[in-house]
Amino acid sequence: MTLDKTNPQKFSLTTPLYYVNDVPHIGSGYTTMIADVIARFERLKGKSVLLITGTDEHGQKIERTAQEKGVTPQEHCDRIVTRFDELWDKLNIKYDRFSRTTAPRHEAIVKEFYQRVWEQGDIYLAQQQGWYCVACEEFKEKRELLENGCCPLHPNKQAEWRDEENYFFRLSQYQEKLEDLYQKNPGFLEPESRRNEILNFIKGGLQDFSISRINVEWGFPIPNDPKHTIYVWFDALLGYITALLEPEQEATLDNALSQWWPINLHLIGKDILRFHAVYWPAMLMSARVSLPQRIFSHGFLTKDGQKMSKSLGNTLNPFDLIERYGSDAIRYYFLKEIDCGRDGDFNETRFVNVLNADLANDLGNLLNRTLGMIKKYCQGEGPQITGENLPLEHPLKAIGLDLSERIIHSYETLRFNQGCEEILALIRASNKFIDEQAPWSLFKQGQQAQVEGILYAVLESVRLSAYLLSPIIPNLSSRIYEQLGFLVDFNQADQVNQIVPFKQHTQWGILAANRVLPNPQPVFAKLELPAEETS
Ligand SMILES: Nc1ncnc2c1ncn2[C@@H]1O[C@H](COP(=O)(O)OP(=O)(O)OP(=O)(O)O)[C@@H](O)[C@H]1O
Ligand SMILES: [Zn+2]
Repeated sequence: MTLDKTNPQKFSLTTPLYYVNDVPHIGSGYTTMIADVIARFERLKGKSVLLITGTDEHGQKIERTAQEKGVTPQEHCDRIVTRFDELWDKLNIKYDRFSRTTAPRHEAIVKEFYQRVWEQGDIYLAQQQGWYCVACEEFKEKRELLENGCCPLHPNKQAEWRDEENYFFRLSQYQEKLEDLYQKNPGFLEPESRRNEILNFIKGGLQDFSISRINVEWGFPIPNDPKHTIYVWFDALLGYITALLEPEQEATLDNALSQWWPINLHLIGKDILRFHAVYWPAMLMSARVSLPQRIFSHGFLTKDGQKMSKSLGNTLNPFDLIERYGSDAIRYYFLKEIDCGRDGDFNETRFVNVLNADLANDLGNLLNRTLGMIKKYCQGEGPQITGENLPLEHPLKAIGLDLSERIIHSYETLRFNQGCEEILALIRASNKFIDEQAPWSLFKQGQQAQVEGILYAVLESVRLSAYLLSPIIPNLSSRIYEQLGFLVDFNQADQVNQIVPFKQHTQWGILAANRVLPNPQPVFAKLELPAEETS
């Protein structure tokens, strides 16, 4: 099975639809930050982008949580959803669609989809027996559980025995088709370790899975048997399709699939890998819907080696962090310090050190210092030189000339940490260059042309770095560009490509001679740990 081609001018991507059993934490923020960075990068390239996020609101876990709080499930969901929205705003995330699975139009899509799968003969009624982790909303094999009867992701939540009539989806019918999908499309699921894991899982034999619940009221009724509600995952995955509808469009599958499908990228954490990499493609095949282009599963943010999760309560409050350090700092840390396919820990001292070293000192100070020297040595005007005047073997030009190509590749392969390191290499080389060349001495010796050449090369390297980092640190990049005499806000994603075009601004050496530069202002203030952390 080969995948359908997508429109090269468009890019659609999704975060998971987060479960609203509790307020968002830094883990939910992590996936959404990555998605936002990719969306911004694709926009910078000039594509039309649709970034979908949202919430998954049905199921037993929500029903119980609402009960515990003494509110209706809908009231509970509405409360939590505002917290997600607030967090996305504070993290400077610019999404296009927020898909809620309790929306009436979603119900229409789920019913139509269910009907297609039913007509395909892929749904039947049978008895379901097994261990159920409510926190995962998933049946588990006995051998998957810990000794205390809990699932490894939720070591404080007992799996519960279930013996009930459910509707099943014939996943077993799709074994060969899924194997074929993975064999023919190595890029369908990344990173490779996850692909191998899933391929082994498929080869091990696929069992039909139940897609209805009999004792859960908080869900959509099964169209042909309303005693049952649709299993939360069957419903939640379809939220990606509902999100594609234009606000005024009638909620039909054809309408939803007409403009943005197939999705270019589903970004998920590895906890929900099977649902996306096995169940989802099989469901789509059954309903005769083409498949998404690519799934990328990132690692976990951990605390003491355990996945941070809402159910475990070992999370970090992102609101506090943003309040203290600002969104650029948080975004930079998580993208630069964590290899996106692997697990990563958060440590606040390390966080502050990294930010101060990279953004305050290496980048911010370099710009400030260079602008100060330009004021002093070039009569306040930009250097009267351009990139073309410098030889190819110039140490900064040599790095800068093909830097963008490498950075584009790292964004496209989600190796953000590698991309940041490469950009930092240019910034560090610039610091070294200025120290070694000592323009202050050359100025005293009357070597004006040389002084201007040095300052130009450094300024241009800072500019290119800021441009390439703009999807990650849009506020800081905007301030840097302002200091270089450009009027651009990298947060106005749809306009950026017109004001500072990608093709031009990803080259080294485009800064014009004689630019009028504003007075130097610090662009990134040093961060400090709160008092109790330093003592
Ligand atoms: N510790 C984490 N590290 C990285 N991503 C996470 C983490 N926790 C949640 N996520 C993101 O959220 C998705 C799961 O969403 P969900 O709403 O179920 O959050 P959760 O905290 O894992 O919930 P719960 O603890 O109730 O299982 C993951 O696939 C991932 O995208
Ligand atoms: Zn679990």
